[in-house]
Amino acid sequence: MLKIKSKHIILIAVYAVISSLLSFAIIYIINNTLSNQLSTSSYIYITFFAFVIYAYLLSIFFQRELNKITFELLSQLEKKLFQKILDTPLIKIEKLGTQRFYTAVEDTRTFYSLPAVVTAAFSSLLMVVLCLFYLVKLSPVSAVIIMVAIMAIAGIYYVVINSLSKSIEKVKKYNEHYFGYVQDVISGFKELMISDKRRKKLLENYVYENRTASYALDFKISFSFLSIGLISQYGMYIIMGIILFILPELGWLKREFVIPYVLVLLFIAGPINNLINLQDVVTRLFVANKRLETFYEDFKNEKIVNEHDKELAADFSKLNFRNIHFNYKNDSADANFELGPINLEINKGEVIFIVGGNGSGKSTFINILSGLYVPDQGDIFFDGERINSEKEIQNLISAVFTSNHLFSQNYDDYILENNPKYKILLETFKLENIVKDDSEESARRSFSKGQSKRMALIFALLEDKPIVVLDEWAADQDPYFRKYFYEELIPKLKSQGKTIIAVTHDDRYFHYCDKLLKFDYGKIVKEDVPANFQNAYF
Ligand SMILES: Nc1ncnc2c1ncn2[C@@H]1O[C@H](COP(=O)(O)OP(=O)(O)OP(=O)(O)O)[C@@H](O)[C@H]1O
Repeated sequence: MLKIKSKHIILIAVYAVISSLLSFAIIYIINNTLSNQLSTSSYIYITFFAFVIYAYLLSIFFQRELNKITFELLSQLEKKLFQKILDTPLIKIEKLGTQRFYTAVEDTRTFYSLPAVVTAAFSSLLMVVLCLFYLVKLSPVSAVIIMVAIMAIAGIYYVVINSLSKSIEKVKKYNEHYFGYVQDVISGFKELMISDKRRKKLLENYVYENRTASYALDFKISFSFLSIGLISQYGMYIIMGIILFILPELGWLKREFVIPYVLVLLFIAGPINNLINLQDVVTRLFVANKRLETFYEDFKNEKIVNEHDKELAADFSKLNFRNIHFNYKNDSADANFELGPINLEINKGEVIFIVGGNGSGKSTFINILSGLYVPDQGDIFFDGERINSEKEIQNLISAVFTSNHLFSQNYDDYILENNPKYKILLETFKLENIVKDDSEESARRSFSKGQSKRMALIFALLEDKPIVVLDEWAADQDPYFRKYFYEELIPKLKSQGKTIIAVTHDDRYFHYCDKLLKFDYGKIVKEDVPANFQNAYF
């Protein structure tokens, strides 16, 4: 999942080798000076202090580089994650749930510790190997006994950690559900506020239960980690005991080597602990990695569109939908619903109203038309040529959906500041007193539902695309704006050559369109001029 560049691995390896050699040299000098095997000449003093200063400076330099690498890697992963989500088709997001995005963000942050973990592993391993060689040189039998003891401790640790990885995965699953409840609170706050019972049930039956179960498991995991962490610490005391009391007694370690042995072991206790505890972090990293792999697999795009293949056209004369079929293939899909066959021609400058009962397929068709859903069957023709990518029609469309969202930032090309068109639109939509000036900040404040839809339409018109798609835009407007929308705005946009496709239930304004489409059970059951419609719904 995480690609560490080879230059980073080389940097870590070089640091680990130099730093371990320096540390080993320092312990070697201390040890041999203590056991009077080195002369206390000024040469030794200078070498000792030079090594210490050099090791210190090297560490500072390396920590700086390591932080740089960590932030670079993490930002790469985070960017990739956003890219992945934004490349995912709507139908897939609807199926898998947006909370998967939250947990993937959480898993990504686990990788923060990766470079530090790799470095600790490298340096600790080298240090332990060098020191063990030294111990072998002093007494091979004692060194083997100590190695066996260390490996036994590591083995216990390994077995316990492995048995925990399933629990760690389970905790992550709990967190995934937890994020689902977070999403419910964010999106359904009002619905929760209005019902005591609902709030209570969400809290007690779901959030509390989930958190209690998750914390119980988390506690078990942390406690296990803590207890086995202590095994490595107290295990070291036992090894010290063996060196001090047993090995010299048995004659396997000479008395004069006891102090160097203890000193070396004290020195490598930290690195050994590092290596043993590393399994905890590594297990967590593996779990996060596995989940991210599943995430990337689940969110894999079947269709790779090369946006640079073709220059996208900014205008059109005619769009044709031929024999379009679409089926929701997710668990919540209505087994009786299928969109299609849809055969439709849309001409530039046309005003098309889409009508039909609830669940008749109007929004599903709008999603196909806007390129958000890819049809299972059929073809879309753009000025007589079959389209290769939905991006070709998306480039022509600006849309305001039923549940519109005003972004916190301007992600489009238009500029609001000193834009005369924006000023006129604010006045037209009676928002000039609500939006106090032409700054971005003023445009992205809280609005009433109707105002928010008006603001969204202003933004859509500022995009200046040839097709404007509106899904029940007028439904949230007061009578004044509803009238204005049908009687003035639509004819004005039509006179500017815009194509309007609007889902509507406002039958008293139907005569303002050129073509009325009636949907029923996923099909266009009638397509005609409004005058020929007896009843749009039944
Ligand atoms: N994401 C989805 N997954 C599965 N089924 C869906 C999904 N969205 C809609 N449906 C189903 O598809 C059918 C058509 O729904 P659609 O939203 O297109 O109807 P509509 O005509 O826009 O209705 P309304 O007037 O209520 O907005 C319905 O049976 C609906 O339950």
